[in-house]
Amino acid sequence: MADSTPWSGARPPASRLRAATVMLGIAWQADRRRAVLAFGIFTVQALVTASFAWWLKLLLDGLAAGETWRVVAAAGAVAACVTAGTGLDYAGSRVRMALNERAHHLVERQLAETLGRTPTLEIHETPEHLTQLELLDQESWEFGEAIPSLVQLTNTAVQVVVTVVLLASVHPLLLLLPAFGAPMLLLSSRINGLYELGDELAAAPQRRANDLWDLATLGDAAKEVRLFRLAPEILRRFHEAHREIRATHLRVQGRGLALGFAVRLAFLVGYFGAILFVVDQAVRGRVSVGDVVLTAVLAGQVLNLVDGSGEILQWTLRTLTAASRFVYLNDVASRSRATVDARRTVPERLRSGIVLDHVSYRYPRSEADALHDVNLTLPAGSTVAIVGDNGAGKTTLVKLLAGLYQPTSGRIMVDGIDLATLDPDRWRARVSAAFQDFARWEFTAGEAVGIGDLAGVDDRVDPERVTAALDRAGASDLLDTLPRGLDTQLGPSWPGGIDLSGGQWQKLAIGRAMMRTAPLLLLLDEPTAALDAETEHLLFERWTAAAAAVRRTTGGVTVLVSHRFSTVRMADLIVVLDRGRVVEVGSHADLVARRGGRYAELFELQARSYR
Ligand SMILES: Nc1ncnc2c1ncn2[C@@H]1O[C@H](COP(=O)(O)OP(=O)(O)OP(=O)(O)O)[C@@H](O)[C@H]1O
Repeated sequence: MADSTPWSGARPPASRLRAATVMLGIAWQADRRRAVLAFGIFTVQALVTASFAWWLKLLLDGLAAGETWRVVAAAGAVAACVTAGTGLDYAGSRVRMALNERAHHLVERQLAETLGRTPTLEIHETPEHLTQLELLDQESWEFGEAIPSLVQLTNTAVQVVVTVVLLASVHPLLLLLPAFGAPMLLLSSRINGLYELGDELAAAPQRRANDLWDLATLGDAAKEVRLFRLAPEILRRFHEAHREIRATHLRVQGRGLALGFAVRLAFLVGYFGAILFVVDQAVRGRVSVGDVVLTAVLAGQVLNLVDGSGEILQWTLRTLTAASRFVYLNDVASRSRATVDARRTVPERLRSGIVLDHVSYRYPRSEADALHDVNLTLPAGSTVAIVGDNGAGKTTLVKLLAGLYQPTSGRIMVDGIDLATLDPDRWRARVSAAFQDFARWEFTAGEAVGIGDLAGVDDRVDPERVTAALDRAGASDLLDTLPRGLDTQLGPSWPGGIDLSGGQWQKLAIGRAMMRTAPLLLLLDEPTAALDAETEHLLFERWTAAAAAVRRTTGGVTVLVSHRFSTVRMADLIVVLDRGRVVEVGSHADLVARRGGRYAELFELQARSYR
């Protein structure tokens, strides 16, 4: 659980002042007209509420004095207050809802942009960042509360002043009444801190519960859940996670509840004390009946005000915390671009190649390097195969080359330029990749391939380029099996959508990687694992032949990760990784000839199993 508690609930992840500015900016940007309307409505509402008790007192005093004109005027004002109060309440809640919805959508859009702008996978793989992201996801609708909260906070202050003046007009001692509410206000931030702490401590079991819910309800794991009869086990773990969430909330927030109850009790003592005092004054003939009613109504309002202010303060603080998470994630996104040097440009073509210079990489919170002191040269125009046991660091190396991670130490040089200084978007525009754990884009088949290179075609998919990419991927046969060709909707959960086999999905992923015809770097990280060895061999042969001419002009490097030596042996250079270190580098012939070498051993093992 420790991994989900990067800071105590009392300290937000980014400064509250910055968060407040950002939050107000978003709420204002989301809907200016409603923001102004909310300000007007809540201000008038505060004035109406504050003056109600005064009109009531005038009404009663007028009745006691038998002054008809005063009674009629005051009764009219009381009726107007009640009518306006109801109307403003309704209008206020509508405006608030609309404002909330718009601000919520704007925050979600900006958050998605922030994540999309983050070049590395750091946000998704660092528990601290993940916790912020998940909590913000739950809290993003609170941004809409920014303007109403601020307006209400100001209006509450106005209302407090009016109430204090009116109370003092009855008897100065009544000014003690608001003092009984002070503990409630003072402790509200502490109580709020306890609620936030509860949310954060419960973030890890909450994530577990969400994962289990997905496993139990989504199609991804449906086969295994049924086959291994895992439903009861998932349910048991789900219950356990929820028990942990409840216990955490109870443990932390229980203290908040007790505190809240105690401060309310303290206020009630003051409330009844004030009523008894003013009734006593009336019995002695020192104040009027109107004053007694004025005090009773005002005392009730003070409770509402204190309670309301505490609540608004709490909401404002919660909203501020949500905003500070937003600022924090934006900072993480900006930090991951901190090394970029705008003056550097990605070379048009590679002349010397890509050099890894003492590169090490350690995953966040990991205790060992996934890659350690890697020194490698990937010559321009070459095809390089990376081999090694499971967990050797092959995918990590591929992700580093794609710029999805930044080396913990060392540098990756692209024709002598440090990759960390290149604009990640520009570098990505010249990189193409297909991964083993590719995404299944449930778009039309044409879109699922075409998104591999939207640039230059006005973000629209060009059927001719898609067909050519599928041809390069050796996946043209797939088109014949799709009922509406490239227009076929993928994904059985969509109307008219169809599902594909694992191999067919994989062919689309390779097609996507083939959309860019002249990348400086093509990364193929076991993209053919779902295909048979022969198809993989043919595919690689076809790609190598098709790309040879292009590579001669662009100097592009192809990096292939595969466990199949029939494919690997075609590469110009083979890199053998073992537990994060490069242990051998050379051509197939060189490495096989090395007696006792790791490659020779692995090759012999696989060859034997085919004999
Ligand atoms: N996101 C991650 N967080 C922490 N550790 C990770 C992460 N991804 C991989 N690792 C660790 O880094 C090491 C290298 O993993 P990597 O995926 O690069 O291996 P690989 O050679 O590609 O393995 P495989 O052949 O099974 O795909 C492994 O010890 C793995 O446990």
